[in-house]
Amino acid sequence: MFNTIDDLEPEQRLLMRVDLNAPVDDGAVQDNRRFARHAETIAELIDDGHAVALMAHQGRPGRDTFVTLEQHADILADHVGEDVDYVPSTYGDEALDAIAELESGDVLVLENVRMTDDELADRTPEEHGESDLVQTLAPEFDAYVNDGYSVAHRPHASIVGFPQVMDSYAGRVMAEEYEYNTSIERREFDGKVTMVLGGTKVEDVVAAMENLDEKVDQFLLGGIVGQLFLRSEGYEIGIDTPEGPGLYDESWDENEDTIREVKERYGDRISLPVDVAREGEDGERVTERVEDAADHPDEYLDVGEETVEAYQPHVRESEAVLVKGALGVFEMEQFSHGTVGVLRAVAETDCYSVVGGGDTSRTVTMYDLGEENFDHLSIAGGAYLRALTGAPLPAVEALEAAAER
Ligand SMILES: Nc1ncnc2c1ncn2[C@@H]1O[C@H](COP(=O)(O)OP(=O)(O)OP(=O)(O)O)[C@@H](O)[C@H]1O
Ligand SMILES: O=C(O)[C@H](O)COP(=O)(O)O
Repeated sequence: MFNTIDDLEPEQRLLMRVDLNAPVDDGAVQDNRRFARHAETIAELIDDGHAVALMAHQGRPGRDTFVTLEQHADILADHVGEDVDYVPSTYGDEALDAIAELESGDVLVLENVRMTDDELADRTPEEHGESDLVQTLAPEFDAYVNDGYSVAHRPHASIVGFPQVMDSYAGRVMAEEYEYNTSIERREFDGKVTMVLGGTKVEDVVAAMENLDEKVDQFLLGGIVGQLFLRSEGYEIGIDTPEGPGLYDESWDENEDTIREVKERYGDRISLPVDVAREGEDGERVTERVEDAADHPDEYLDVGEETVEAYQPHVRESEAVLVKGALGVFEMEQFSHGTVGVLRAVAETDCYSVVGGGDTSRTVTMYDLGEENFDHLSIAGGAYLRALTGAPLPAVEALEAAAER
């Protein structure tokens, strides 16, 4: 087991990994549940007299969502209720100067850690521990805290490197989400288990589906995930999003093979959209059958009404419903119908229910579906999927290894 922040000595200088990865709309970073959850851990730490420097990422190199963390510091400050400083450097001189000035109760956000070469380098945890990023920052702090459960599935330097060389602890979010999500994997259900899968991270979703044969009886697909499955059946539909470029173009052949294998294996246990919705000329919602999608293949932002009606009975007859990813762009009200329609059915059904995904879990509060109607809202997407399949999480393995040293 790993150590947690309950095991920390008082008034330490802490280097903490959090996950503030959020949607970016025309350059404006959007608040999501992750800020509020991490703010609770941060508030607790500064109340205890610690000084905290935060490492986090935003987007992936080359994407529109790959921006600095300046706005994240402001959003976080609102949630913590205290000043949160930002420095436009991760481990350069400017960052080291700002770190040197940190005093008890201070919070500092370091620059997007994916803007360093070391973060995403293909290395073992031990090699990450020897990187410039780790070797430069580690001596400036007493301990490392990882609160980023939702990025725990990525074996990156800020996640697996620091525990190689520092005393390391799990934050509240890390510990709570780990405990809850791991417990889902061990649960036995008497009746039907349905999984609603959508969103844009098709590779994460398909990889998880390959390992959920025993656990899930019915898969209901939507979002970009659903569109790529439809494309593999010959429908002209689908688009590359900032989170998944290449899926539709250069790596399509490879993806198509994997999708076909999954479809062959599950057959009727996979439900696909029969209709989809796009924006009409006057901004109105236009719903079309998937057979008619070829004229506007890259414009569909939601599943259609008939699809929702076909999905709802599956939910109502289920003992457990596990959701990951949105069925449409729920951030725009006219394209929230699919996600909200299915989630409302989950809320009204007396089933065990979990909604995962940093963005998707926000739908519940955004559309007043009642947090109390769901057993667990996870701010994690990929890590939650991995936990469901029983796969290990590199962040947790690194924290456990550090605790044993
Ligand atoms: N048809 C679509 N076109 C574009 N984006 C879509 C479509 N359907 C769903 N989405 C987007 O999917 C996102 C949510 O799902 P996704 O799995 O990508 O993220 P998540 O819930 O935050 O999970 P994670 O934590 O893994 O990032 C929403 O922001 C939504 O706008
Ligand atoms: O939003 C997420 O799911 C995590 O922050 C991981 O981001 P990534 O999929 O870009 O690694």
